[in-house]
Amino acid sequence: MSPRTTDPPEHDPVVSVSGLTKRYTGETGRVTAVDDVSFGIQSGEIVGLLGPNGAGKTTIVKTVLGLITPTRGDVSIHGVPVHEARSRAYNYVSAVLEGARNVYWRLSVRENLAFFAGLHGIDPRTRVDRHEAIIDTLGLTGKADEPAKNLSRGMKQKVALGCTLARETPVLFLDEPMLGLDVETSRDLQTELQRLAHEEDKTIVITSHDMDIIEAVCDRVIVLSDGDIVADDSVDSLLDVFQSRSYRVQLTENPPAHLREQLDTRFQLLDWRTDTDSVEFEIALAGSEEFYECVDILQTAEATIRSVTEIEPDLEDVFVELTTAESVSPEEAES
Ligand SMILES: Nc1ncnc2c1ncn2[C@@H]1O[C@H](COP(=O)(O)OP(=O)(O)OP(=O)(O)O)[C@@H](O)[C@H]1O
Repeated sequence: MSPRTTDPPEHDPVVSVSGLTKRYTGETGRVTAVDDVSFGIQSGEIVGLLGPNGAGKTTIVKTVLGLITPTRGDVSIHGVPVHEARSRAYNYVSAVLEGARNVYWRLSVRENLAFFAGLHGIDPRTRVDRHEAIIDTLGLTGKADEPAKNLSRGMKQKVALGCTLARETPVLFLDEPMLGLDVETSRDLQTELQRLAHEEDKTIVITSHDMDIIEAVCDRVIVLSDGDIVADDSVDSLLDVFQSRSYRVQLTENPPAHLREQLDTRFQLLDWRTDTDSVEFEIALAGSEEFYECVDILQTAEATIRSVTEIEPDLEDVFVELTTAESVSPEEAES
């Protein structure tokens, strides 16, 4: 587990979601978008909210931000119940949501940051260095005095992020924050988000479909599927749980024809490639017993093994396992 998720109970979560349910009535009847979901996020955590399309991520984020009224359940930010005291809760949270690029077109980049800091009761004259650092991190130094309306789409997105950072709220919700950013800016922003969380104790929730970014930036991930949480753990633990479940096996000669079918019937054969005089396949094996059984089958078939390599999973593999119908739960995978 991440050290942040094992904080003692007296450390109340900064974001607290309890028994959250949201049902929509659509054209095709009632849809349960979020089904009795609970989680808490501690100060200084960076949490990735993941799930396939329609899993309920946007509904959760918008409900936590008070933009959607839940059917049932409670949400609080910094102890303030969002749906009873929305404007008070807004003192603690900023968000950059998809499509919402709330910057002032006529103001320059610098003026936008100063303006949004001022809106939040911060005297921008006391934050000049900080704003310059944000502008630098976002790669906007050369455009700092340019009106936002003259910037490219990606740059406008950066300004929106900059304005959010300038508000200096303890909690940030960022929807696909790296989408459309060039590689260098994306890396700088990832480093900055980690610094904000780990040095300034900001709490950051990121939704993204980009697993590499989530794996690189987040301490913890909450994986949703069909409105339910299917995993909530540190990135490291999730990778550990799914460790060594797949192997790449090379055979030096073509084995008997029945071997492929035999392996496919008994195990989960992920890939099979035949060359003129060799075969390479990938296979999922749950635990050492299955591993030895597979080796036995190969030996009985008189296949000559050239190599067996464990395939290191990445977060994307874990995500696919967790959110596909035949998936194995983390508990099952651990056993
Ligand atoms: N306003 C609405 N009316 C009816 N159904 C809705 C509404 N908004 C969302 N839904 C449904 O609720 C479910 C969850 O949607 P939601 O937008 O929260 O998913 P998501 O995880 O954010 O998906 P995506 O990754 O595609 O953005 C989906 O089945 C969706 O069709």
